[in-house]
Amino acid sequence: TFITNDTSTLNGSYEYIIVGGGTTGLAVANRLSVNHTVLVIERGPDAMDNEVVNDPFMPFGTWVLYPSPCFNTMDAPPQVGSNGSRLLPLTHGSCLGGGSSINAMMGSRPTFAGMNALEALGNPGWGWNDFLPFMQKSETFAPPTAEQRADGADYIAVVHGFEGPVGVSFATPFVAPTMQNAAINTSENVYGVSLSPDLGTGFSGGHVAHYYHHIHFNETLQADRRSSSAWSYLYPLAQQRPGLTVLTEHIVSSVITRPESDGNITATGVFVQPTAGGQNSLFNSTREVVVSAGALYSPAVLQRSGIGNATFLKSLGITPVLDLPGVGANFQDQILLTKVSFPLAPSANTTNVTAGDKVLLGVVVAHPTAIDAFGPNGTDIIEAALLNSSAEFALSVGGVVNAESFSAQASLMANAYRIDHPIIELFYTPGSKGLEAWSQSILPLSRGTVRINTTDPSVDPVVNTHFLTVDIDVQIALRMARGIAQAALTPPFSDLIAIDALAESGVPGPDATDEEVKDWVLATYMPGIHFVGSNSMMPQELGGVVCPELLIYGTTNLRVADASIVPMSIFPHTTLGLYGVGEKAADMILNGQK
Ligand SMILES: Cc1cc2nc3c(=O)[nH]c(=O)nc-3n(C[C@H](O)[C@H](O)[C@H](O)COP(=O)(O)OP(=O)(O)OC[C@H]3O[C@@H](n4cnc5c(N)ncnc54)[C@H](O)[C@@H]3O)c2cc1C
Repeated sequence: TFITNDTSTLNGSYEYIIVGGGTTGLAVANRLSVNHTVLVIERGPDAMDNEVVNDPFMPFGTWVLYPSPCFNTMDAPPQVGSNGSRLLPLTHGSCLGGGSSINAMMGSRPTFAGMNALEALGNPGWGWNDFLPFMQKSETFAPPTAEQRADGADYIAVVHGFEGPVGVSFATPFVAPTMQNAAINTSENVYGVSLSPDLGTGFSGGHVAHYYHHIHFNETLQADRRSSSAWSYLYPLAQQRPGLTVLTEHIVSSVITRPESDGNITATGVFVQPTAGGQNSLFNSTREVVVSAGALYSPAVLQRSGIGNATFLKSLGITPVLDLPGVGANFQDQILLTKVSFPLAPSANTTNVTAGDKVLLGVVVAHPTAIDAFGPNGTDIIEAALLNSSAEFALSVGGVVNAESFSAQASLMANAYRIDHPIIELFYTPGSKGLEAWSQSILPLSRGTVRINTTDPSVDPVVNTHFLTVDIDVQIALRMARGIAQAALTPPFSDLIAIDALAESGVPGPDATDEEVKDWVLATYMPGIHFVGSNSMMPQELGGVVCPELLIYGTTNLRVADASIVPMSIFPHTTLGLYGVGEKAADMILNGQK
């Protein structure tokens, strides 16, 4: 594999070009380059030996002290759902490996209910049974050691893969067993969820478990390492591919297309610009171009290429080559109630509780269902709220292209909740300053947009998130906040934290009114940073951008493979599902599926 940041060393033509060397893009590139020439173009640097990137205990919360070369962020402008006053940081990875080189490595999978909802939205071949083999193909799961098992770790072998590039394992040693077991028992008490040996079976709703991460134990270093997509699909000796070339520190400004006589367009190459500024280069592709720049940037690449809402493109002086109003619509993310830190009880200051300074986010994760979170009629309550939600706001801001798209998605979410899709995630993190409990929504209905406002590729697109603009999303956020407060007051977790820990944390207590909780939520929530949907895979009449084969409607050979194709946020955390998307995309491309 040839990795360079110098275009003068490259050929002018490759069979496949991948736009973005991130999480999904490198998985696709790896598989295609076994028998083909492939050029990956990545905006960020190659951070192969950077310890801030590779050490899994470095990233979260320590960026100020140890800046990661992969860290990148842009602000979503203030808007309705952020109290009209807050800028929300949209953090993302920009280097080889993309988000997988900076994320918290929480190893979550989509669910049976979620994948089947995706299929029912008009995507044959994407149900759980079809998709699971691709997630398995990507991973090498490390079963817990005897010591980890004694501390409570477990797994179900049949749902895992054992020969793929991505390492998935429990931390060695187990991070903080006392705290982890207390968190499990407390979640059972707070939400009525039961202990599952493995949250990756597709049936995580109603369960809690010790969690695995995208890390592997390095025998030489005798330490855990991050299994980024770069360290899984690109750098290891076994993954070297003579046909694979990677150009770093260059931005793809646009995809070049030519019209066909039948009205379709064909991608023939890309224009590329150095990230630091400078001369444009052109690279040709003889087979396909795959856009894998992530949910924030892939719509921008397409819009600059003349693919998107024609009226909008013309307003920027861009000549439309394909009128696809769904490009940049249906953008969504989960809501994260974050950085809720509870000071330790004086008696609790032991490594088994705090893990010393080893912060690995989400070592215990609970997935309450609608019934667990809202009571015995929870599913009906949520279904009624979803089906009665109005598309008006989303339509007015371009978050959906029509009301049918909004209601089809709402109704599939209600179905998913009927078959135990989790509605909330509550996760626990030990740290030297205290114990943290965060909570995240999973399937939001609020919809936003990603739109460029200039043709300059070095300028970030404008991302109007429109979080919490549908009432059901607000109601779920309130329940998340109340769940965190309950956890702080429920033994055995409460025994590990100071008596006044809840008050110290700032989370509203059980006596707070809904209005007070809402104020706290609106003032403190953060994006879940699992952005999806901005080039959704769904029927074109619902605003879809790609078909189930990930080909952009109206093109012969231009595909998208990254988080932007996921039309509903069915991946509680995205990465392991996205490796499945990458594997499936490569499989479809190599089999000529269109
Ligand atoms: C801080 C953080 C924590 C997270 N924690 C978790 C977690 O614990 N578990 C989990 O599963 N997920 C987590 N995620 C989410 C997950 O990492 C992302 O959803 C995932 O990495 C997205 O993958 P992708 O392939 O869609 O895009 P990316 O991995 O973002 O890849 C896109 C790549 O394209 C490049 N690019 C963009 N535009 C261009 C262009 N024009 N030309 C060339 N290159 C371009 C970017 O630099 C980037 O490298 C986290 C994300 C962040 C940011």
